[in-house]
Parts: sequence; C-alpha cells; structure tokens
Amino acid sequence: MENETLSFESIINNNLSGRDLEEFNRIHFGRKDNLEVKLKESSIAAAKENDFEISAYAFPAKKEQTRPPRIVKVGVIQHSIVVPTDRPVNEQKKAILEKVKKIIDVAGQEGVNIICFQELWNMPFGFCTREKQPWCEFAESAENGLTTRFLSELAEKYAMVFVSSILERDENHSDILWNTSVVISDTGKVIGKHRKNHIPRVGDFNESNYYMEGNTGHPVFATRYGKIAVNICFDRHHVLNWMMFGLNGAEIVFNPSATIAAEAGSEYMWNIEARNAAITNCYFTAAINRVGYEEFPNEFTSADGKPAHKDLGLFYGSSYFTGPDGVRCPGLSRTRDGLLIAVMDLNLNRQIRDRRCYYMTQRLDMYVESLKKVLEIDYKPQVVHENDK
Ligand SMILES: NC(=O)NCCC(=O)O
Repeated sequence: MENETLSFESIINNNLSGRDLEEFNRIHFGRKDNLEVKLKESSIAAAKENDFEISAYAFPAKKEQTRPPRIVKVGVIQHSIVVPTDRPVNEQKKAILEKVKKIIDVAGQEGVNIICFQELWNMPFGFCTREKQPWCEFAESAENGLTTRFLSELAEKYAMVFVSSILERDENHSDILWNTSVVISDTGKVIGKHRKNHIPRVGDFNESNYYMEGNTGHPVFATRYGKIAVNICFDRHHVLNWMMFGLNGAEIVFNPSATIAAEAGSEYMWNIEARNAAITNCYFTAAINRVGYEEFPNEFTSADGKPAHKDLGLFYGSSYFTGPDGVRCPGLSRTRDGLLIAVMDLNLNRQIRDRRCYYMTQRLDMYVESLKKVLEIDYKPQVVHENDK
C-alpha cells in the first residue's frame, strides 16, 4: 500500500497553490472554493484514533420565496476488509461490522441523516475466484438478516436512513442469491430493496456465476429526508438506468461500487460517470467505492494469459458527491477508510431543472419509437451513405 498514490486531490494540492489552485478548482470541481464544512473536534479525534479520513462539504441552493430550504446531511463510508479472507465467515463479517460501527457513530455525532456504504460492504469481494464457498455463505435475508438487524438498531438510535448493499439470500424463492441494496428507514424498518440490474462480465468481475440480473425495476424510496435510489456498481455504465431513477423522482442516487485500478478504464471513468449522471438527470449523486487489497486463499486466473494470482489489485476508494449542477467535492483517498459528508440543499435539483430544462427538452416519445424499431428482429441501423437516394 505504501507506494500507492494517496488521491487525485493530493497530487493537485501538493503541486498547486494560490490562483492556480483556485483556477483548477473552478474548472475541475466547478467552484473555486470547495465549501468545506467544519467538523466537531470529537469527530476529528475519533477519526484519528480509528484511522479513517473524514471530511464534509456544502452544496447550497439559492434562497426561494415559496419553499424553505431542504437541508439534508448525507454520508458515504468506504472501508477495507478487516481480517484475512480465510478466517471463518462470521468472524470476517463481525470484524467489518465492528469497524464500520465506529465510523457510523461519528456520522451520528455529526447529525448525518442518510448513509450509504460500498457494494457488498459486509464481506470480501470474492467473486473473482468463481468459488462458491465460502462466499455464498455471506448471503443474508434482506429483511431480517444479521446486517439489516445491526443497522436497524443504529437507524433508530441516530434517526438515520441506511443504504446497505449485501449479498441477498431470497428464502421465499428457493434460496437464490441477488446483489441487493436494502434501504432501512430512520425508524429502523426496512422500506424496501433494489437488486442490481446489470451484472458484469468483464475482467475479474465474475459475478454472473453467483446471481442474475435484478427484477426490481427502478424503485425510488421516499424517506423522511428525501427520495433516494440506488444504482449498483456496474449499473453506472448504463445511462438509461440512471435516467429511470430520475424519471421516478429520485433526488439523490447512490452508486455503491466495488471497482479496481487494474480494470482497464475503471479509474478514469469513475470520476466521470456518477458526475455525468448528476448533470443529465439534475439530481445529487454519491459514488462509493471499496478500498484496499483483498487476498483470497486460492489462486485464480483472469483469462488473459497472465499468471494466476490471489488478489484483484487495489480497490481505489475515491468516493465523492456531485450536485445536480455538476459541481463536485474532492473525493476520499484511494487507500484509506473514510467518511465523506455532504450538506446538501435538495432545492437545488428543481432550481437546476428550471434553469437547464433538460427534462422539458427530453424527447422520450421519440426514443420510445426508435427503441421499438431497434428491438425488431429485422432492424436495419439508420446509416446514410453518400450514394443513397
Ligand atoms: N462490482 C462491479 O460491478 N464491478 C464492475 C467493475 C467496473 O465496472 O468497474
């Protein structure tokens, strides 16, 4: 880990200052000043003691005459696994829950209203191995499994909403597995769940050996703090998936992910995809990635002619928020656990919609017709050649 770049932001901050840094911030992040929010001394101390990074940024909106501000504090947590992946399943899971609880407690002290974790946050991402054991044993009921019960208590304690991405065991449907995000309300009850719609078949992401494409559509969960949705990891490459959450009224869309520096293109696309989704759909997005190295007991190959190996390389963290205007905050590091907080005024969504008119100018009717044609078996792509009449 020592030789890894800490973060994109650290490269900039170590090399730019004064007007150059301001200009960089304006052009890259969308504003000269990142509007850092002051944290409690006790939170900073707890983060230091428990070895995680913490930062917070504001995303304000203009004052309106007819609506009060709708300020929501949203947190994302990125973290590494804790004990080696050959330890008993329950020991591995318990160690993660215990570590992350310390971060949740700090978020609670800071008055965070909604928290989202990384993809399958309570387990190692062992699907690269294609081995069924022990990874399938990490699966739980979305409604009343160990992780949901653990979060329900904390949800009630802190009046916090949780978005918890887990490997789901669907006991009512022949025990099959799903990649599911459970949304737990501030009352501690499960509001609902959403299942990953697009399952990767790329590089070491052999998830299709374990679960199928989701069957929950594009639900938006009406929480006490706002309407939220979950676009799970590989779903971020599918623009229509992001679009459907917007059409269903989402105000914040979370993208819990598990992606690695070694997957070609992943890291430079990371900073674009959730940000672009925020822009085109005029809602807030939060992109959350795993962090660290996860070594598995047995070697696997990546079917690329290279030698067998036992890990996926670095999960590069770099979690970040973007507002509906496309302005984003600095991300968390590539290498450390962290809690990133956004203090957002949800009124900004409508203000940007009124200004940019992306929904009003959207031509869904045209696309419906075009897509119907594309799906016909004898479809011919609409390509015009020089000599066509
Ligand atoms: N977990 C997951 O869907 N990863 C896919 C890799 C990527 O698209 O970056």
